[in-house]
Amino acid sequence: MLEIKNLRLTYAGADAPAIDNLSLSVPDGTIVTLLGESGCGKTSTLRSVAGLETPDSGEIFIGGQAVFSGAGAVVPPYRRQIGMVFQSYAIWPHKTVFENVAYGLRSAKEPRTVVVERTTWALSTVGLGDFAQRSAALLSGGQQQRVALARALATRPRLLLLDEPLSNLDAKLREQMRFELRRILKDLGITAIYVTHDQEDAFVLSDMTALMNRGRIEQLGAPNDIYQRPATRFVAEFLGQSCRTEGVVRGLVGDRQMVDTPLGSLACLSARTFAAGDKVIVYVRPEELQPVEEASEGQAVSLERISLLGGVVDWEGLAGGVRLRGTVPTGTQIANHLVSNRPEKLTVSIRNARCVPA
Ligand SMILES: Nc1ncnc2c1ncn2[C@@H]1O[C@H](COP(=O)(O)OP(=O)(O)OP(=O)(O)O)[C@@H](O)[C@H]1O
Repeated sequence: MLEIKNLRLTYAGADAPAIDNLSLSVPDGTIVTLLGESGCGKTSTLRSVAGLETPDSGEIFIGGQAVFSGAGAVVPPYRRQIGMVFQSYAIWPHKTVFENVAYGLRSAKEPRTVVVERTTWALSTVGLGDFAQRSAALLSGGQQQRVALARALATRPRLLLLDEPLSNLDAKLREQMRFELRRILKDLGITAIYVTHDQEDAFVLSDMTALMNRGRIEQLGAPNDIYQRPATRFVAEFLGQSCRTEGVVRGLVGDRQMVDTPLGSLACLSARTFAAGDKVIVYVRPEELQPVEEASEGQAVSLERISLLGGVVDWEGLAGGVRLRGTVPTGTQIANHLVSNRPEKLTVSIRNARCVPA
């Protein structure tokens, strides 16, 4: 278990803290991603956990042990039992794959038999069992990434920290490695923090995602929860494209907030319950707009643009003064109608919207 409490870190000369009163609990065996734009404090948080930065205040506990406390306790990095994997793999090209992975164990002065046993285990865990004696210079990008992971796993860390480890891989390999990495970490029951600016990395890999903004966590939750029920404007706008409008809460029906908007009364998912009369910002995602045949069942949209993108036909238009953008799967009747007839009007029903405090 990793526990971060009220962590604050301000770099010398900076106007604002890089980490601003951040608290986070990571239960054993859980993969948490820190997701956010460049400069939001992800790497600073990771480096503080590793002991590579000294925060101004707060506390960090690993497995119940205080490894940092503003009050004085500081455990040096090499005694925190942490494994790290970075974007740059730091592979020695002139050494063999085995020697690259064995490095951490040799530095820790582990006996020879332990070095051989753990290195062999780590290489087979990442699928490089047959590559032990190969020169590291002859590995592909994906294989180098596995070596870096094996090196971190070989020391049997109680916590694994990964900083954008897939960002140097091409798109296809990256997609494959996400699944693979998750499978390995889950099979081993490893507790991990994964830093990324890529929403897909975060969603595929993690049990919990912490979306960060300006050194703080805006929202922490299972990927599906934060996608379905964003808590703030920042979260709603970070997670994909949406159309935005304003509304006033009318009440609650089941687990949906009914909100009066220029697009009519919409059923909204939300992270919290609002009171009738509360002002909210309402977001509508493209996939939530369903074209319908009956004008009485939906909103009339004046279409401005229809584009065939490949798997989807993407359209944009105005309804009730609100700009809407939606997609329909290519090849469906409605998609064929849109691209062949280029209609000026479309009627759409809005399945779910999302609302956050205004
Ligand atoms: N060594 C440093 N000295 C001064 N300022 C720093 C230092 N490292 C980071 N910062 C600043 O602290 C803030 C947070 O940086 P951090 O690297 O933690 O963000 P990040 O979310 O990991 O971004 P990226 O994805 O670009 O690595 C940024 O404003 C950055 O410019």
